[in-house]
Amino acid sequence: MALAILARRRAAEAVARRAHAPGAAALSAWRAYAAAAAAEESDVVVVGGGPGGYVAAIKAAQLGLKTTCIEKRGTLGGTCLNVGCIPSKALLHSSHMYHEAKTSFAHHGVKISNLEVDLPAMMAQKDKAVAGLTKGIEGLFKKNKVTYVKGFGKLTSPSEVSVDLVDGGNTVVKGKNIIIATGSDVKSLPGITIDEKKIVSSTGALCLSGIPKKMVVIGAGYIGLEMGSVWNRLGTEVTVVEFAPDIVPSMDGEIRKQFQRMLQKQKMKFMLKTKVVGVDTSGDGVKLTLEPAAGGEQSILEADIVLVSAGRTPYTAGLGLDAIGVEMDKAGRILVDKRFMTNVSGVYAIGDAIPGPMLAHKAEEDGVACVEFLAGKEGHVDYDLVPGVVYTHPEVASVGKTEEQVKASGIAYRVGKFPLMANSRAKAIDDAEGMVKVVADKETDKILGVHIMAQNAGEIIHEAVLALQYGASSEDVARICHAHPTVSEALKEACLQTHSKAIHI
Ligand SMILES: Cc1cc2nc3c(=O)[nH]c(=O)nc-3n(C[C@H](O)[C@H](O)[C@H](O)COP(=O)(O)OP(=O)(O)OC[C@H]3O[C@@H](n4cnc5c(N)ncnc54)[C@H](O)[C@@H]3O)c2cc1C
Ligand SMILES: NC(=O)c1ccc[n+]([C@@H]2O[C@H](COP(=O)([O-])OP(=O)(O)OC[C@H]3O[C@@H](n4cnc5c(N)ncnc54)[C@H](O)[C@@H]3O)[C@@H](O)[C@H]2O)c1
Repeated sequence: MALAILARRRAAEAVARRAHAPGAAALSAWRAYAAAAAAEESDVVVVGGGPGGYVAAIKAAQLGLKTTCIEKRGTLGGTCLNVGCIPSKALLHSSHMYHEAKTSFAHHGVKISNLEVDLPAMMAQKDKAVAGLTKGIEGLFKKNKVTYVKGFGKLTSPSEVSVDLVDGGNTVVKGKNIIIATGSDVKSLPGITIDEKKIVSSTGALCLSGIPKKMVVIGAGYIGLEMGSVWNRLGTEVTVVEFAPDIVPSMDGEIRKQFQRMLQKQKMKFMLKTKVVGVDTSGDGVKLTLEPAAGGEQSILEADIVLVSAGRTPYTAGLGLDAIGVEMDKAGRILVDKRFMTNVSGVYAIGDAIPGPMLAHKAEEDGVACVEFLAGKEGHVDYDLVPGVVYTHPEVASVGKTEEQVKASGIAYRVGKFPLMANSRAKAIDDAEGMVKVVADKETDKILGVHIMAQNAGEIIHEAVLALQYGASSEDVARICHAHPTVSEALKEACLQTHSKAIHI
C-alpha cells in the first residue's frame, strides 16, 4: 500500500516537474501532485510558510519527520521575506546610499553631479532580492524533501487540514501533528480604512509608485521609524504621530531619547502623546484630525500618504480554530504551553500567532524548538534574550533588560557607557553618532542588558547576546581582545566603564 502511494507520488512529481507549459497541463499536474501528497499522512503538517513555518518544516524534515508545509501566498518566506524584513531592508539600504551620496560623500572627497533617484530601479532591486530568496526556500524544501502545498489551509479536525489550492480545487492534508504558523497581519485603527493607495500599511509603503511630498506615519514603532526613514531619505516630509509619550516604548529610555534626537536631525518630525481621531480622504490628499492623547484641542494635519504602523495582530482568520476548540487570548493570540502545544492535543502554534515579540528570528527559534519537542527531543527558546534591532541609521539594537527594567526590579546595578565619538573606527569613517550602554549587576557584575546605537549595531549586538547567554560579567567582555579599529571596541570600552575604567574616555 505504502509503495503504491510512493509510486503515485513519484509519478505526480515527475508530471509536475515536466509540466513547464503554462495552463491546463501544468495546473492538473500540480493538482495531481497536491492530491498525491495529501493522500499520505505526514508526521508534521505546517500551516504557513513564513520564518516560523518554513524553518519548522525544514527542521522537522532534517529530524526525519515526514513533513508538509501549506502556504496560501504562492511564495514561501511569509511576511518577513515577501512584505517585511527583506524588502524593507533593501529599501533602507538603497535610500541610505542615496542619502549618503547627497549629504556625506562630499566630506569624503567624492563629488557627484546630477544625483537623482530612479525609484523604479530601486523597487526592482528590492523585488529581485525578494524573488531570489523565496525561490531559495523552495530549493531548500526540495533538498530536505518537504512537501509544499500552495493553498489556504483550514483545520477540519486536529489531524486534517482542508486546503483550497492556489490553482483551484481542494485537497485534504492529513498529519499526526499540525503546527499553526500563520503569522500576523496589520492592525487597523478605528475609523481608518487602509486602501493601500492613500492610506497604506507597510505593504503599500514598500511599493509606492512615486516619492510623496508629505507622509504622516501613525505609530513610532519599528515599522513607522524604518519606513518613515526610507521615504524621509528620499525627500518626503515625514511626520510621525505617536500615541505614547515616547518613540519605541520598549527601548532603553536614554538610548531612545538620543535616537529621537538623531531622527529629528535627519528632518523627521514627531508629534508624541497625540492621537488621530479622524481621516478625510475626499480631496486629493488626506486630512487627519489630531487630538492630544489626553484629550483637548483638535488640529488638522495634511498628507499625500498616511502609513498606518500601529502594531500587528495574529492572523487566524478562516483557520477553523473555533470549530476544533483551540484557545486564544483577548488579543487573538493562540495560547500554547512550554512545548508549543495548544489545548488541543497534536495541534501546535509558533511565531507571530502566539504571544511574544513579533520578530522573524523569534518565530524561527519557536519553529525549531517546537519540532524538537515533537521529535522527542528537548527544545529551548530564551525569550529574555531575543535581540531587537531597528534598522535605521544609525541602527539601534538591544538585548536583555533596559535600565528602567533593572531599576524597577530593585537589583543594584552599574551602568557603563561609551560614546561612538571616542571610537576610532567610527571617527575614521565619519559615522560616530551613537553609543554603547551596558547595564550590569552591581554585586556579581553579570551583564543584564546591552543597548547599542551605531551604524552596524544589528551585527555588534550578537557579541552581547552570547555574553548574556553564557552569563558573562562585564569584566569578562572587557578582558576579551577586540580587533582594532572596530566599532565593536566600543562594547569592550562600555564594559570597562561599568567600573569607570574605560581607556579612551
Ligand atoms: C514591514 C515589516 C518589516 C519587518 N522587519 C523585520 C525585521 O527586520 N526583523 C524581524 O525580526 N522581523 C521583522 N518583521 C516582523 C516579521 O516579519 C515577523 O515577525 C515574521 O514574519 C513572523 O513570522 P511567522 O512565520 O510567524 O509569520 P509570517 O511571516 O506572517 O508567515 C505566515 C505565513 O502564513 C501564511 N498563512 C496564513 N494563514 C494561512 C492559511 N490559513 N493557510 C496557508 N497559509 C497561511 C501567510 O500567507 C504567511 O506567508 C517585519 C514585519 C514587517 C511587516
Ligand atoms: N526591525 C525589526 O525587527 C522590525 C521591523 C518592522 C516590524 N517589526 C515587527 O513588526 C511588528 C509591528 O510593527 P509596528 O511598528 O506596526 O508596531 P510596534 O508595536 O513596533 O509599534 C507600534 C507603535 O504604534 C503606537 N500606536 C498604537 N496605537 C496608536 C494610535 N492609535 N495612534 C498612534 N500611535 C499608536 C504604539 O504606541 C507603538 O509605538 C512589531 O511588533 C515589530 O516587532 C520588526
